[in-house]
Amino acid sequence: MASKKTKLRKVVVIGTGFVGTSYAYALLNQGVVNELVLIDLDKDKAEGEARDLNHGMAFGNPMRIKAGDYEECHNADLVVITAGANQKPGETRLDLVSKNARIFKGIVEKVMAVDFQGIFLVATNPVDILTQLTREISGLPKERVIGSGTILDTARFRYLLGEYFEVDARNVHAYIVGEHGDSELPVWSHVQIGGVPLSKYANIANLYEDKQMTAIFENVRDAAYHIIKRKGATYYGIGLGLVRLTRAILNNENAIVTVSAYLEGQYGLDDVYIGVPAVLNENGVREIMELKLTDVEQQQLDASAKTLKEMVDVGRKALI
Ligand SMILES: NC(=O)C1=CN([C@@H]2O[C@H](COP(=O)(O)OP(=O)(O)OC[C@H]3O[C@@H](n4cnc5c(N)ncnc54)[C@H](O)[C@@H]3O)[C@@H](O)[C@H]2O)C=CC1
Ligand SMILES: CC(=O)C(=O)O
Repeated sequence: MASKKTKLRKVVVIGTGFVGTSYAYALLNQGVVNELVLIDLDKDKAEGEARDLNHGMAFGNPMRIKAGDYEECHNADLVVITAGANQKPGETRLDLVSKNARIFKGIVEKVMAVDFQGIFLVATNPVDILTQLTREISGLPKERVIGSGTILDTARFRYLLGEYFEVDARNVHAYIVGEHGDSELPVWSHVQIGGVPLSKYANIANLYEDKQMTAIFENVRDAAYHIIKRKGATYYGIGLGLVRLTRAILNNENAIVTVSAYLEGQYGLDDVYIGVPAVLNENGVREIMELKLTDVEQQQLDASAKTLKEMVDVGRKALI
């Protein structure tokens, strides 16, 4: 009997530190890909991580995991970049821009040198800036270069709202948009619990000025600082978030997720990668969802985009 050949679903992750290995571990648990290749500047670390993960294969989902080199990107569907410096206590994501921009130049050029035809997914911070630089260095179409953007912030927001209102986070529909960082904003006008607008559900006249809602948002915005102060880094949340994005892309899900995507006029913004809800499928970003923002939200998004544009220039200068 002729066997039906299944499509190879190959992911290469570059950077096998906390974030890269949390992503790899979550992939092994969720069975999303057939083949995972780990690349790191520290080849021994990548090799050690591959061996350790393979020893869980009997308990996970069948897949190939190995350490490798850049030629593995040639036939990869997705290259996920988690390489580079992370924040030390007190550092902002934007403080990492010049150092990580230079690291990215080397990485992206090596990936493109082997005729990469797939999609880039960037997680390294500052993620919006590095996603934009990845597009500029690679020359790939905008829809095939995606940043994890505010997927983690949105997940934190839904979790905290769910906890506060004692509702399953999966029934909380809410978005954090803008920079994955200090200038991000909650889209209060579109928060719904089970389809009911939050202002009605919670009987709150002005969500922007409500003390409890403001505290929830501040907890979201500052979550990374709180965690880094306590344990040095964050990685489980983003590891799972990256698997969510991998699934949306490789399964051609047309899923709506908040990612860092390239805007060309949407939200009145141009030439900037920023966190917005977008439809994701096997071609990358199919479409940007354009929410009708309130004046306050639009002003905050404009300010966030301005910050990002200034920092992209800093990143570009670091590459000269
Ligand atoms: N987008 C998001 O929501 C989140 C992003 N991050 C970011 O992810 C990045 C990685 O964080 P961690 O995994 O905690 O850092 P880490 O220090 O544990 O790992 C970084 C890895 O990158 C490798 N590396 C450095 N330069 C390289 C190069 N040129 N080529 C290949 N590998 C290279 C290092 O050897 C190391 O293994 C940081 O920028 C961090 O801020 C972290 C959490 C959430
Ligand atoms: C580190 C980081 O970007 C986060 O946990 O949000």
